[in-house]
Amino acid sequence: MTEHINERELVLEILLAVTRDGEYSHIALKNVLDKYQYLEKNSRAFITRLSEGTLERMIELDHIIDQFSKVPVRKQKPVIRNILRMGVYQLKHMDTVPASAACNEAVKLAERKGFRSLKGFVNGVLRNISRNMENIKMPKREDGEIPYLSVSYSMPEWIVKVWEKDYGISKTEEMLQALLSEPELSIRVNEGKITPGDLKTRLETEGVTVRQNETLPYAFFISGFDHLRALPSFEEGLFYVQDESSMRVAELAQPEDGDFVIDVCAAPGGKSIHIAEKMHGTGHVEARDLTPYKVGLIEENIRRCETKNMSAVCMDARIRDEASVQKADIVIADLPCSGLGVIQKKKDIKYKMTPEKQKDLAVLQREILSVVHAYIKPGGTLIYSTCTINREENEENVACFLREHPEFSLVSMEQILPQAGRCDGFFLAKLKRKNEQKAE
Ligand SMILES: C[S@@+](CC[C@H](N)C(=O)[O-])C[C@H]1O[C@@H](n2cnc3c(N)ncnc32)[C@H](O)[C@@H]1O
Repeated sequence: MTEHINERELVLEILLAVTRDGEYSHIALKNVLDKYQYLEKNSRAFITRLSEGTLERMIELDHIIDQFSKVPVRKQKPVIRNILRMGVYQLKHMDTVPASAACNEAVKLAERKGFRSLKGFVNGVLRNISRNMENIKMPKREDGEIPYLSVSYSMPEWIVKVWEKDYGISKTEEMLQALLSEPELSIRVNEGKITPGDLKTRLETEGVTVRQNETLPYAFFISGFDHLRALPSFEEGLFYVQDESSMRVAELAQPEDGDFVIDVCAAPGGKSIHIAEKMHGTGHVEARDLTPYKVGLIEENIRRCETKNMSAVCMDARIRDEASVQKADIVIADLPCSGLGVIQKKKDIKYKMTPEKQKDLAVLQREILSVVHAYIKPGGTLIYSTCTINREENEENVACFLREHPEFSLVSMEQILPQAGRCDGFFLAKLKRKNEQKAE
């Protein structure tokens, strides 16, 4: 049938793409799984678990390797440090893998990758760790909460510090725990095409395990299938993969039939499609994004879900669009953000974000809000949302906007913290433009 595929070699490919070449982890994993679609379900599960787990626990793994290696992780060659990381992950976190297999396969992989001379080094470090698993020194809480939490939960110290300042130590630790738990795949029923009951039956006939979301009647958690694109119900657009917290945007916006809605940063389009569905095929949602590629993603979803009352437009949200001034009943500003609420799904975000990038994003968010609020009619609604949990990008931006725009009032504001396995960390604010109005 096919050539023999070495699963660990594919994991190494993913780790190098992410840590050396700057690829996003979910994309690197998807690329490999798409390329080797014919792999058995258990091989795909092994590749997913080992690559995601290694990325997720990288700070802890590096801390362990540094105790047993003369060459610190940061000075090792990328191939070697990633072989060691995945080796230690198997030793520490995968009970189903015998220690001998984790060590032997790492050594063979180093040789296959052209590092014959480092076989002994890889072997020595991993076997030493394996023998001393019970004696590994971890930072002690009493020596400092921040380094303790950072290593124990593999979260960069600067993020732990920001959360500690915003939420205190005990909430921060709860968050860190939740972000390491296994996420469930959440879906929203395309009610324009099928009822929740019929979709449940349909999915079950396709071999999928379906669990009702307790708060939203049109949402389920699904599991037990191999890959999404192989499900006919997905290809037919009967559902959309979307987190519960993202579904709250349309719930909060409360669109009415016939409304005109502008979503200024819409790709790949999940929230726009949900709002269009809630308007029962009436009115219109204009879903904008910055690049033709992103607009293409929205168009693909419009086609798959057969959404009639929606269009995708290429537009830079930082540039004022005169034609839209005071035209929209609702503006959705689900803006680019540091994404720290979705670390459970995008394992590498925490390493790629920096305090400087986060500050730049907060400035960009304020810039976009200062432009797009003008599109809202008197009495109309602005929804500002992010998938992050930093006050600077969330509450502080809302406060700044309200100071600069007294013609708006705050209806509600909610910071959703990531709760184990249920939903992403997310922020939503609803603002209303007052009815009496000066010209813009
Ligand atoms: C958080 S995502 C939006 C997710 C989307 N609302 C959904 O539910 O599928 C932010 C989006 O903002 C877009 N973006 C970034 N800068 C932009 C700009 N200046 N103008 C318009 N869109 C922009 C990004 O391309 C990205 O797709």
